[in-house]
Amino acid sequence: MTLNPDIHELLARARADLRMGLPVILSGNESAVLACAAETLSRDRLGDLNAMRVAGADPVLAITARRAETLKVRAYDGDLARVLLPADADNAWIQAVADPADDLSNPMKGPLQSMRDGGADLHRLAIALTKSARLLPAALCLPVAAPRDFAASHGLTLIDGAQAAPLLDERSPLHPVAAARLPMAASEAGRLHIYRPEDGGEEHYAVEIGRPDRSAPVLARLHSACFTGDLLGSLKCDCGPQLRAALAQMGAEGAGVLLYLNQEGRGIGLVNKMRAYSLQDQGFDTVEANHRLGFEDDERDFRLGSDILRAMGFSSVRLLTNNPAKIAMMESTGITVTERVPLKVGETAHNRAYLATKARKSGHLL
Ligand SMILES: Nc1nc2c(ncn2[C@@H]2O[C@H](COP(=O)(O)OP(=O)(O)OP(=O)(O)O)[C@@H](O)[C@H]2O)c(=O)[nH]1
Ligand SMILES: [Zn+2]
Repeated sequence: MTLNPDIHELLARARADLRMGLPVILSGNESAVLACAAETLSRDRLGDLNAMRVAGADPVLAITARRAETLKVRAYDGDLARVLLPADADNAWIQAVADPADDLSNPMKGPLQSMRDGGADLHRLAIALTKSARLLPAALCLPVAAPRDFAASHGLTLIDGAQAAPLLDERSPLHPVAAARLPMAASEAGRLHIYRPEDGGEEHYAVEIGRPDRSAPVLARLHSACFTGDLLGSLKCDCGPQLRAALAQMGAEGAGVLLYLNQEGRGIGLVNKMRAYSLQDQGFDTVEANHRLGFEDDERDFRLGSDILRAMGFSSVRLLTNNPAKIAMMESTGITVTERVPLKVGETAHNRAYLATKARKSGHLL
C-alpha cells in the first residue's frame, strides 16, 4: 500500500506548480531537465537558477514551431525549437521571446539560435504542461544531473517523461458529481449536470432540457465557454447568440442537451484569448493571432463532449453546429451524427471578418 501520487496526480501537481512559477523536474532515460513556465518565472527565481548553473548545462527556452516561425528561429525538433539563451538573457528577454505582445514595436529579438543536438522529448513535455496549465506555451529548461535527488532536496515535483508522454493525448475520465432542476427562460424543464475530471482539471456542464429519449438522436450542442460572448455580450464573436439560440430551439422542441465545455478561447484559456484579441487589435486575424502566441488554430479536445454524452446515455445526436471538426470527432468516437443542424445567428459588423476567417481557414460551414 502506498499514498504516493500516481503519474496523473503528479502531472496535475506539475501544472499547478508551473502556474505559481515553481520549477518542475522532468526526467528521461538519459537526461533530465528543470522546467519553468516562461510566463510565471520570476526575476528572483531566474537569479537563483543562474547561480546554481554548472558549466556545460546551458539553459534553453523551449517554444513551439508556431512561435518559432514568427521569430524566424529554426525548429530542428519539428514541432518545437530549443532557443539558446544569450549570456545576458534576463526575464525581459525570456518574456519577449515567449510573448508576442511587443513583436511589432520591438521586432529585433535576434537573430535567435536554436539547438540541434540532443533529444527534445522533455522539452516537448514541458511545453505540453504549460499549454495544459493555460499559460503561454514556452518553458525555460535547464539540464540537471541526479534528478531524483535534485527534486527531493528542493521539494520539487518529479515527472517521469516516459510515463507522462503517452498521457498527454489522453483525457481524464469525467464523473457526474451533482445535478439539479434548473428552470430557465428557454425551458422550465431544465436540469444542470456537473461533470468532474479525475485529474483535478476544470469541470464541464451539461444542460438537459426535458427528458430526451436515450434511444433516439438527441438535439445537441457542444458549446465552448466564451466569457466575453456568453456573458458580456461581446460583438467580436457569435457565441452568446449561438448559446441562446441553441437553448431556445431545445426549449421549443421540448428536449435537448447542451454541453457547456470549459474550453475558453478554443482551449487556450481566457488570458491567452485576451492576448490573441490584443494581437487582433494589431491587425492579425483570429488564426494568425493563435499562431503568433505559439498555439494551433484550435487547441480543443472535443472528445470530452462525446464522453459526457455517452455517460448520459446518448449514442446519436442531431448536432447544432457549423464546425465540421465537431461532427468528425463525434463520428470518430462512436456517437452517430444523424443530422447537422445549422446555427447561424449573431452576425455583426464586428464579427463579420472573424466568421469569414473561420469559414476560410477552419472550414466552417456557412
Ligand atoms: N483563441 C481564440 N478563441 C476565440 C476567439 N473568438 C472566440 N473564441 C473562442 O472560440 C470558441 C467558440 O467555440 P464554439 O462556439 O464551439 O464555435 P465553433 O468552433 O465555431 O463551432 P460552432 O459554433 O459549433 O459552429 C470559444 O471557446 C471562444 O472563447 C478568438 O479570436 N481567438
Ligand atoms: Zn465567443
